[in-house]
Amino acid sequence: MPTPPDPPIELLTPSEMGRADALTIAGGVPGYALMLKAGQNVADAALDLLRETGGDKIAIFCGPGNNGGDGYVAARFLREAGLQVAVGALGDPRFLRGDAKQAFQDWPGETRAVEEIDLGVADLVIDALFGAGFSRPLEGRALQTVERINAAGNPVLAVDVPSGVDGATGAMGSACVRAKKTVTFFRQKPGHALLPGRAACGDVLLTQIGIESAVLTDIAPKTFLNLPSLWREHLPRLQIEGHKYARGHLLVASGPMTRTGAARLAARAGLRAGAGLVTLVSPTEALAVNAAHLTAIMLRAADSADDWRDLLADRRFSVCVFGPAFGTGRKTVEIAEVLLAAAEEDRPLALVLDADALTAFAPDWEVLAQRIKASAARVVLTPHEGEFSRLFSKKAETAPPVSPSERAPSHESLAQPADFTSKLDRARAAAEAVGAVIVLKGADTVVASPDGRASIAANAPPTLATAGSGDVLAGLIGGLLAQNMPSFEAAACAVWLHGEAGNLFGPGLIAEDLPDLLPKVLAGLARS
Ligand SMILES: NC(=O)C1=CN([C@@H]2O[C@H](COP(=O)(O)OP(=O)(O)OC[C@H]3O[C@@H](n4cnc5c(N)ncnc54)[C@H](O)[C@@H]3O)[C@@H](O)[C@H]2O)[C@@H](O)CC1
Ligand SMILES: [K+]
Repeated sequence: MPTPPDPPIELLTPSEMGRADALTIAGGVPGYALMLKAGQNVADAALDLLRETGGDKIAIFCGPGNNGGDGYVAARFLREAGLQVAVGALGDPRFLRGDAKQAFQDWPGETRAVEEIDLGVADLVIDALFGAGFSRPLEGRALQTVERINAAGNPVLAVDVPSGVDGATGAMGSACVRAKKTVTFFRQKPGHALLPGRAACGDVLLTQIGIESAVLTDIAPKTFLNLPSLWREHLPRLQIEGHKYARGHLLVASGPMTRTGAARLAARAGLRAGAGLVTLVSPTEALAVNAAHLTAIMLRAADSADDWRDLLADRRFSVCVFGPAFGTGRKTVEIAEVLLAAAEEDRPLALVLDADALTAFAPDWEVLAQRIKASAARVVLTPHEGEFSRLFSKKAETAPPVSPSERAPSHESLAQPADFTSKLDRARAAAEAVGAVIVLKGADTVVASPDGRASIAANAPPTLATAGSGDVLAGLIGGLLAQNMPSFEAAACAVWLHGEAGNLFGPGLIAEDLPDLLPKVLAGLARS
């Protein structure tokens, strides 16, 4: 069976969405026509949900802006469809303006205060309190209403975004509605893909309301869902007349005797991703351990920065994954500097700096940035939140924004980074400041390019949070870079492949399983 095509991948911030709206209205479509279609789509989604759960009583909570307007329109359609609809307004609806005012006036039923809505009898709740215009943490009546909806536990359909979630960042302040489903319009927002917003949305249903895709030419969005249509056209293609050197020669640096596994995981992933040749570069003391575990992967010895300089004199080595379990001492910085210096105009070299290679520079990210900017190498950095915090903890004029809570990462801050600077913004700022592609890992991995583009992945299962999983990802990126895939696309593609491999395996996954799932994932990709 053919795989369905990707949904639209552009993610629009609320202000970009406002422009899409304004451009459409300027083109002759009345704003109220957009709202009518949005409300109709909400009503349709509500009817679908009720078919699943049963019942005919709907409580609709309408806020003071156009999100509330969508709620009044949906209320009218649902009442016309024969359902029992109770509408609660937050704020006096007589103060509504514009299209929302019109929608309220066209609602023929009664409107009560939110506190008067009996949730005990509702089969479905529609949350039309705040959408794209949500601008500050909930408090007072708004907060109480959201808490009451969550405590009641009815299935909730959210309009545009669950109230309390910031559509631009996925952050929530004091609280947010927990929805079963979220109906949104024209294009998704970053807040639908970034945590914790994504988790609050439930299933996201993207619907169309009469805004033409042509408005995107004007808006030029730079944030995308990480789906194959983002990078498919850059996927390496095997040539019949090709030889293995055409698919690149990937080096992976091994740690000392007791820490060699990470590099072997990365090396195997690189080979599975399609690198023509892979060589593990091992300290002499660990050669025997590595040799005992390797077959298709070759092995070379290097102990010092000078050894690495000699090794890199062979210009066929085109990519290096450096850092996993390597150690964080001075030698790590020296070798990273040798790698960065080895690239020249006529000697292309791509580097994936991961794990200890990042920590070794911390907190002097500016030193790393200088070396990268002076280098001809293509560079991808793959920090998880803890590594990112360590590397960028030092304040500087041009420092990427890192929140105080991240400077001393705790278990909580790793699980849920501070919300006042979004993961998207931090990855973007870091990519620009360092001049490298940044892969900020997690359940909503962001890949950011120095040119401003960014992708957000939503396909990673929680089983990927397992020892060695990041090493596999670094190897996948290396394998794709070896085949000359552009850096941003290679990193995004690797993140997606990694997620899909995790999904394919299911429970009980360990990192060793991931590389060997690649053939199946790649075959599925070729069919889609
Ligand atoms: N293309 C578009 O932009 C369309 C937008 N539509 C709807 O319009 C919505 C956006 O409408 P608005 O821009 O009016 O914004 P909202 O309706 O999301 O909210 C704005 C109102 O909420 C208040 N507010 C924001 N945060 C608050 C908080 N924490 N506590 C208390 N009050 C708060 C603001 O002061 C303002 O009165 C979208 O989410 C969508 O549902 C649709 O009608 C169709 C087309
Ligand atoms: K909402």
